[in-house]
Amino acid sequence: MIQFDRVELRYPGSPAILRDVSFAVEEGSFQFITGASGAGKSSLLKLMYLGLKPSRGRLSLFGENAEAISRDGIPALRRRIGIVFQDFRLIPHLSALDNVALPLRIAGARESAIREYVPELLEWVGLSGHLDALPHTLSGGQQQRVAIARAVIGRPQLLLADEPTGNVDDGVAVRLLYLFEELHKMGTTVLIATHNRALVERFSYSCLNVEDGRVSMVRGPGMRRPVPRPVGDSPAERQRGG
Ligand SMILES: Nc1ncnc2c1ncn2[C@@H]1O[C@H](COP(=O)(O)OP(=O)(O)OP(=O)(O)O)[C@@H](O)[C@H]1O
Repeated sequence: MIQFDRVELRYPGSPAILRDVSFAVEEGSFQFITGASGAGKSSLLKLMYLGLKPSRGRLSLFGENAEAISRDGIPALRRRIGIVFQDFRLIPHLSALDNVALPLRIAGARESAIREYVPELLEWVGLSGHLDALPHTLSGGQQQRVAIARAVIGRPQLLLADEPTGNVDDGVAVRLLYLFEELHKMGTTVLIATHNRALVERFSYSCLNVEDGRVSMVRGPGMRRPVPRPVGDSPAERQRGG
């Protein structure tokens, strides 16, 4: 699904952040991206959603060479990707509900479906009392959960999440990981950049570790240890069933 082949990334006037990086992300995989602050995790994700171009080397996404994708082709490609930005990037004049509904509206979903699924998902992430809230009236952790709901609502082929649990407590972080797992079970390839060692250990997926400009794969045991499931089925499960 994603292939890096001898990729280098250099910001103007700086030494290379990533050097000679080669790896592949298989379709249907679930991986963490780990590494110290400033190691290059966000930069790696930006390359993956074509927010940055490699300074050298070749990157392909969904089987297409990134260099061959025209500017006009990028929006269509991004519609296949759910992105949780580190700084959320919610639309300030839209309510939580309308922010989350946006990808569905862009995809031409029926308003009746939007009215059914969006409140359900916001309830699942603990925001049922905030459907009409504007982003600036929400806490950082609440805004982060709106951003996550917006990224997953359209069941993207690929989910790229940059520190998606950075602003929430441990219990909520685990619950959000369950949501990513539900999406993964429906076929989404999931990549999550995180500092949260406890979460990485608890969920035991493989890691792409970024260190000294290099990316190495640290294998997890394959399947995570069994952990309790959230009460009831998730909106994602019900969406699949219905
Ligand atoms: N737009 C930019 N221009 C110049 N340098 C940048 C830019 N963005 C990031 N960098 C530098 O690239 C390096 C990697 O940054 P990046 O944000 O990718 O790291 P990170 O691992 O995601 O860090 P964190 O965990 O703190 O979010 C850092 O040294 C940072 O200062």
